[in-house]
Amino acid sequence: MLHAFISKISVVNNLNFLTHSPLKAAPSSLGQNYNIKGKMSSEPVNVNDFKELARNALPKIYYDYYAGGAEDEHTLRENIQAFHRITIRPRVLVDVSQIDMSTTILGYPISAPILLAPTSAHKLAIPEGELATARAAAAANTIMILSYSSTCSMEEVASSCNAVRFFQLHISKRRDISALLVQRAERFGYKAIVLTADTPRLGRREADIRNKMIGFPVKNLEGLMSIDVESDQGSKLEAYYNELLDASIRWEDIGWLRSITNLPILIKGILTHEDATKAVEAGVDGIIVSNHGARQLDFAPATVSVLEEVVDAVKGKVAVLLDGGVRRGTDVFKAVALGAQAVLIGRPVLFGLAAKGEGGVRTVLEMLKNELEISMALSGCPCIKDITRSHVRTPYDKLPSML
Ligand SMILES: Cc1cc2nc3c(=O)[nH]c(=O)nc-3n(C[C@H](O)[C@H](O)[C@H](O)COP(=O)(O)O)c2cc1C
Ligand SMILES: CCCCC(=O)C(=O)O
Repeated sequence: MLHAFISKISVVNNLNFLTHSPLKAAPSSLGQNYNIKGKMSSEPVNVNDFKELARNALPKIYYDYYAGGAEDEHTLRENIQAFHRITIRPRVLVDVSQIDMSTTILGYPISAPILLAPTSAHKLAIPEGELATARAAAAANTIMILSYSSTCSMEEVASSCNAVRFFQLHISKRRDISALLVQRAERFGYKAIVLTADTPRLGRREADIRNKMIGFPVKNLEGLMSIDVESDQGSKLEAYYNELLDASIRWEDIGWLRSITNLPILIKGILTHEDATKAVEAGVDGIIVSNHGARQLDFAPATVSVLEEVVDAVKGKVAVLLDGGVRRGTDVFKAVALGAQAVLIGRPVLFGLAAKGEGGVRTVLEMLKNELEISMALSGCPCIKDITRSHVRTPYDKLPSML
């Protein structure tokens, strides 16, 4: 007893130096991370820290492509701020000595409800590109959705790791080539097709227009088609995709996709209850509430602000996932409370990859998982299924006193 008392005192005494520490004078701006001399440390402590590291690591043209959104970037800011307007209603005196974040998506077990969104061109971040990302997904025991516009082929990614992988599809003007890609995905063990529905043409990303963003080779199309874009003006990427993509695709085309594959189909880019209902009627297996990371239609709503509208329309018939602005474990918690089975992260993966390669992506996933774990513990939710609607308050909820 006496021994314990003495050792406590000595711990306190050891901390005495802090009163004279340079830390007292260190700046304390939010989101920045200072070492004992008041200098910013390069070791990230949260996902947001990776953004700055990526900005330092990348040529401006690539950083702007990854980070940017459409036009005024109103939706880009809103995707994040809408999460900030939701508060958590914690419950206490629940046994949270064991926290289980595991869940399943389309029957596939994952360690936490956090997937890797499809994002193009990982080789702009590091030479290994999507191979490094896929290994990080496997290490975190989660699902990677490989982009149609990846810079490693779907075969290379399939042979480099045993993560559960889905393949994201755009329907291009060459319908035969789209069909071929689906068949290749099926053959190489991709477990679902994620049809992106919000990109009949590319949104206006003004940074890319100013920077004259280059086109990058879409590896999955190598040997199948090439598109030469004759333009010195604006974003070459925009010109390329506007040539490639079929802007005439309609709901009926889900039937076509269904007819050529046995894989489950998720539709990505749904933001209204009207389209959620149509998607269920069209026979999809899941919906991803997404505004494409605010890169398509500016002034589209923040995804988390329309999640509940979609969840209510779907009535539990198919899985609902969400992406856009997820940067904290509490964001994951909020999305799950509002009815998402899981979230996807886009830019945090790219920033992690650019800053620290495969290890950076691993760290990003670990950080979000650690934050989710503590959010669950401090909210009285030992398992994912314990996170309910009553654990959050949104700006649209009436205060109890007004009921
Ligand atoms: C650089 C970049 C490339 C992207 N490429 C694709 C893509 O090829 N296909 C697709 O469906 N979505 C693409 N997206 C959108 C993401 O899948 C996802 O919807 C978005 O990034 C989520 O928002 P977040 O970045 O705030 O997490 C891309 C997003 C970024 C930032
Ligand atoms: C069809 C566009 C491919 C890349 C992409 O989705 C993006 O840059 O947001």
